[in-house]
Amino acid sequence: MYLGIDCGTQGTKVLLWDAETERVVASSYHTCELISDRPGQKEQHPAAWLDAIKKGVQAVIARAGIAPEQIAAMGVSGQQHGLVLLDEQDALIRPAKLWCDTETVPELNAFLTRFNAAMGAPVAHFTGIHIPVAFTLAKLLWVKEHEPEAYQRIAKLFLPHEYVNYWLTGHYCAEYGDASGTGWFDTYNRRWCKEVVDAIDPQLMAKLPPLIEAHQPAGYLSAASAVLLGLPEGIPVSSGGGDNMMSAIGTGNIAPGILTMSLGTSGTLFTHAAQQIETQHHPDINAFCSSSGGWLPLVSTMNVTNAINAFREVMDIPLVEFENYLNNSEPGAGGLWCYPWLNGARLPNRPDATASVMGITSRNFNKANLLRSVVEGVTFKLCKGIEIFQQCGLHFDQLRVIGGGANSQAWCQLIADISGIEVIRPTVSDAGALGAALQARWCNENLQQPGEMIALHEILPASLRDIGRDAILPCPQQRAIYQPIYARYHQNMPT
Ligand SMILES: Nc1ncnc2c1ncn2[C@@H]1O[C@H](COP(=O)(O)OP(=O)(O)O)[C@@H](O)[C@H]1O
Ligand SMILES: O=C(CO)[C@@H](O)[C@H](O)COP(=O)(O)O
Repeated sequence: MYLGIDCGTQGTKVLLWDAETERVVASSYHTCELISDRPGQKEQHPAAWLDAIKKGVQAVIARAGIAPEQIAAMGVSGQQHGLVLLDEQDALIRPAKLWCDTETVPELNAFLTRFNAAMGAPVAHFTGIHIPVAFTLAKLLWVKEHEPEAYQRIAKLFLPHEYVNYWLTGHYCAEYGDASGTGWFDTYNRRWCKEVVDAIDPQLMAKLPPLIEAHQPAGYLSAASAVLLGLPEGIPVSSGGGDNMMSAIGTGNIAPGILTMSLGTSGTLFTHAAQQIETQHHPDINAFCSSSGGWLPLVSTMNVTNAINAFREVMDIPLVEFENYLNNSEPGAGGLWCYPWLNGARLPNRPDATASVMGITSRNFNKANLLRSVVEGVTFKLCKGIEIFQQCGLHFDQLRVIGGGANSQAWCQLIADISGIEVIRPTVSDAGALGAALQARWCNENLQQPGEMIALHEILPASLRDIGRDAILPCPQQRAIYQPIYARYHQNMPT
């Protein structure tokens, strides 16, 4: 049995994967609050993640009715880019600033301008990746500027999944996938980017963790954490990775030609690349490394289920009614169209953008149209991402849709109709947690058989290797209706 943990923005999922039957035998979900007292501020207490993990692990063991000794290894997936800071005594210095925090825009912009002027080339020239405000670099610069005392105390810097790994194992390390979302990582040469690190702070390089390969363990479960989780001490903890990287594993997206779409707080689209792709002319593609070896070009939007949830809450529409509302409204939402930028935009890169609903008349202004307009808005933005990949020469004939939103059949049909691509919903929609469990198995099997490298695809379950069944196909009539609406949506986009 393998344990997979996904520490997402809205909550933590834990699942127990039986490698023999290739089934999830138990899963759990615990939500996590956001701290958002100032405009743009989005933070969380890492202690809350650990609490959710403790509850989640204990819950899945109880639900599965297994002995903890049956668990061979574990892996952790985490929301990308968040910044966790520890001091010399390993005490948390402040709450984690998250990927969706946008109060850091001025500090990031000032740094990018300064760097370009000093180095004669933009940061992306050195990192191979353009730096939106979501990246960790923006968070660190903000702390340096606004909380200099806290900044001076920094001894170790973590991304969310790295912090969980450290808490589990006591071993300070990073892996390429999540590290590539810091903004101070050279994705061409897969190492910390000296030029950027030194430009932030010449003392910083000495504080960064060593990098390990995807199949290597981050460490082994410590006695203290084993007691708190009710797990056997010493089981391997795999390298883990960012949630998108782990969801790539959990959707079998570990070879070129497959596209995954995640409908979580953020919306993401990603694919596997054997080599780093050149994104000079495609700055919206975040050319990350993957957490399975290779690279993971990704396009991200900032607002998906958070925006839909906000609309639902204001209109008092419970989640269980979501499907009915979509099924009982028409493509085009009666003439309403919505730019869903409640938390600023990342596609296009405009963190200060605000949301709007256009086209309102006395005839179309109702709950069903409003809800549909935000669902269509987030979907139109994601489908723009597919076009951006196509412009970069990447083509796909299937979309693997995951995340909370994938539970909605009506939304997935809408995605197929707008994109014109068939949609597959993998049997496990908690793809980050599944990817973590699969990576744990991969790591464990390589530890068991040293000298004989087992490839990740060898341990993928049949359900991910043979994934063509139950496709949701685009409906030609609906697609014909959507094409002009989609074009108008992008033409009319506020600048
Ligand atoms: N059946 C459903 N229909 C539509 N949306 C759903 C459904 N189930 C869950 N969701 C949405 O998914 C969200 C959680 O998505 P998730 O991928 O877990 O987010 P994150 O990884 O960012 O924490 C919920 O807040 C909810 O809006
Ligand atoms: O910033 C990104 C990707 O670059 C986000 O995708 C985060 O990784 C958060 O993911 P979710 O919690 O929304 O799944």
